[in-house]
Amino acid sequence: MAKGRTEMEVGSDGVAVIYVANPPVNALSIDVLFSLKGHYEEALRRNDVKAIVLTGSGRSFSAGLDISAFADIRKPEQLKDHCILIESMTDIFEDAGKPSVAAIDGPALGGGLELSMVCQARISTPNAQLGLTELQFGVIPGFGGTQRLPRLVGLTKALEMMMLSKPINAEEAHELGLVDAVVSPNDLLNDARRWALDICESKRPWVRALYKTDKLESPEVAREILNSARVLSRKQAANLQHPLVCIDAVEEGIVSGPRAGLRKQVPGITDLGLTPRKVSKVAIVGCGLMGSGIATALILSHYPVILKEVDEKSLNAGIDRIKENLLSRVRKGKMTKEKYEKTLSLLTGVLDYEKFKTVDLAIEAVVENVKLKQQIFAELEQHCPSHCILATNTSTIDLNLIGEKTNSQERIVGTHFFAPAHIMPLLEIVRTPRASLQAVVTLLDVGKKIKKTPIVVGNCTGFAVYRMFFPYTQAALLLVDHGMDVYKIDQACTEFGMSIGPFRMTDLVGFGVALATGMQFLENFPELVYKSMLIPLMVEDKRTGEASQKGFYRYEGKRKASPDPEIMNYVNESRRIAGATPDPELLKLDNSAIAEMVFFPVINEACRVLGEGIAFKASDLDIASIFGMGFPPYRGGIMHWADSIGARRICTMLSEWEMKYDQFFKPCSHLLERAGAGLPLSASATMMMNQAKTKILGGC
Ligand SMILES: C[C@@H](O)CC(=O)SCCNC(=O)CCNC(=O)[C@H](O)C(C)(C)COP(=O)(O)OP(=O)(O)OC[C@H]1O[C@@H](n2cnc3c(N)ncnc32)[C@H](O)[C@@H]1OP(=O)(O)O
Repeated sequence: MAKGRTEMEVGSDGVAVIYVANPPVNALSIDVLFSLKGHYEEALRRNDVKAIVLTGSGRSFSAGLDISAFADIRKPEQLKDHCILIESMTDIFEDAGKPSVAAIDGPALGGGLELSMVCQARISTPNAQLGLTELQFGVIPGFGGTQRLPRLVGLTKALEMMMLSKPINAEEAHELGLVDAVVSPNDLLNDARRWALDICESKRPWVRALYKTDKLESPEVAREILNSARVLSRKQAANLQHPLVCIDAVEEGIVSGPRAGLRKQVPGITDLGLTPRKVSKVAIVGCGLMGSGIATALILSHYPVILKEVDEKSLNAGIDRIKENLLSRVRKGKMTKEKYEKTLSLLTGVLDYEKFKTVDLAIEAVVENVKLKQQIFAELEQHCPSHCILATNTSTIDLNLIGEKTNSQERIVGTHFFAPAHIMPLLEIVRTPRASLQAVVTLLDVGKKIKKTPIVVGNCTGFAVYRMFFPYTQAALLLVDHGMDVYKIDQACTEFGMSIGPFRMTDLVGFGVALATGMQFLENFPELVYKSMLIPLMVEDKRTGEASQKGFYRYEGKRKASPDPEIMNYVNESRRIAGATPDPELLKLDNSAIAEMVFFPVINEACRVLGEGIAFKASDLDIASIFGMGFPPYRGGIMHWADSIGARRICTMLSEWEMKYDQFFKPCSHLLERAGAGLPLSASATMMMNQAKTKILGGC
């Protein structure tokens, strides 16, 4: 028998009012939480809903998690449901495409207050009581309160409220900024509806508490406040651990970012207790080189695939590519003819979205055109089931931009494959703060099932691999401007262990891709780009790489590359424009020293990617460097190799080159901090802080 539920009414004003209904105090039972999730998702899907108001039936907003279920929560299987719902609070509610406002009358305590803080605003009556009172029950706020309350009322007040389990009244809450307005009970619902519509119409700010920083003290001051809270907690209840765990969760959010803090409450992505959803059928939009490769990888792992193109000609060309990918395996004896037929039978070519109604994952793999991708995602949202994950294979475009014309940001994820997609092992799973962890866990499962090595990365231009390796070619171009020979640099990099050097690689991918990627990086990271004119000068003369038979090398026949003395005309002009004079010191360098000048900037960018949270672990960057860019495996990956050299030396050399040549070599803060602390580059911010504390406290 269900224990409580939620009810929803959609008004003619386009506001959906969701009531928590579990008398007498609207405790948040599992039934209530799942019902709430369902109503929220319905409100987000409905075209007649512009905004949402969340309130409690009767004279209570919510007294928080159903404490009568607490005994069950200590059983692991119960925790899983709560974990899924905790992730929903953030991913579906706070980051949804429609604003929600909490209308609070009576108690909003524990998870009840946490629920209200997930909304973009809070309106309350003078009768409201607001507090995070969990510690009195021996648990910590588990629905994000450790992250949102400090960002709404400041760290000191938030810790006081949590440590003492002490609610505050509406007036104080309004003064602190925890509620946005205090109104009479008769006006509460209408004022909350109006407020929600005002956010919709940009008349009021769209605030996500999780990402507010204006109330947070500086890390140094915060550290003092947190340590004082620890000292007080130990004095008041020396034997209790959960207050200290609560303080740790608050600190993790301040040091490593609110999502890390949320995970501290509920650690990890894969150990969240989330289980991957079953993916029975996949759709792919676009079957050019990438789309056909992705389709090949999927049908080889027995996934039925719906392949869509714009016309018969393009569709047949794509299917022919897939046939050729499979026939190549038959020719090599890796696949029998029968297996070939059976695998190909999993593929269905279409020219419309009719068959998309039954897919669980849709992957867009069209050209890097923002408007086209936005249109496709709007169509996918319309034709795919509401649970279907909507993925893009983009290699540089911001996922938030791609999903801009949808209300489905929580299920939009990047699946960045590397050409040829059915062969290259790396798969970057790109998540935005809005992407649901459930979608990520499901994609990790699919990635493994199609025999990829998936890594989860954040959303930025180039994601992890291209972002990390962008300086590879940039450094090489800078060295050429300062007098070094193109072919010597390539030779130094192949001796280092790369299969091809930066210039041969640029010929291979083509100068058009190099320039387009360069423009993306120049637009997003202008201070990190070395602006060389060498490639644009060669493009002007129709030298565009291997495809035009002339690039940095000359090509006779199939892929035979020979040095081309003609390029010196372009090199000299590039040096003139750069105003760079050849440096005799550079010409004395041996291949090992040249490789360091090319790869230390790659390490530096890898540290930025780690420091910004685009990659969650240094080991992910090792995998990405080996499987995505061919970094020599025997060196263990870019970060492993860097730690074998030591952050201090890398920093010293980069600083020297920055002074001597260009700010392109400027060491980033992540690298500087670890060099200064003598820690490995994989050291987390908490390790940094603990080491600093040990130094301050004299090693106690
Ligand atoms: C998600 C995580 O962060 C974890 C949490 O949310 S932990 C829960 C935090 N919540 C609280 O600390 C609130 C505890 N409740 C109260 O402070 C008071 O009950 C009240 C202020 C909400 C109401 O007080 P009052 O009007 O005096 O009524 P009673 O205290 O007698 O309570 C009436 C009945 O409701 C039951 N009840 C109260 N809170 C909860 C709850 N969270 N879950 C389940 N049931 C709750 C209470 O036991 C009374 O029931 P009874 O059968 O009538 O005894």
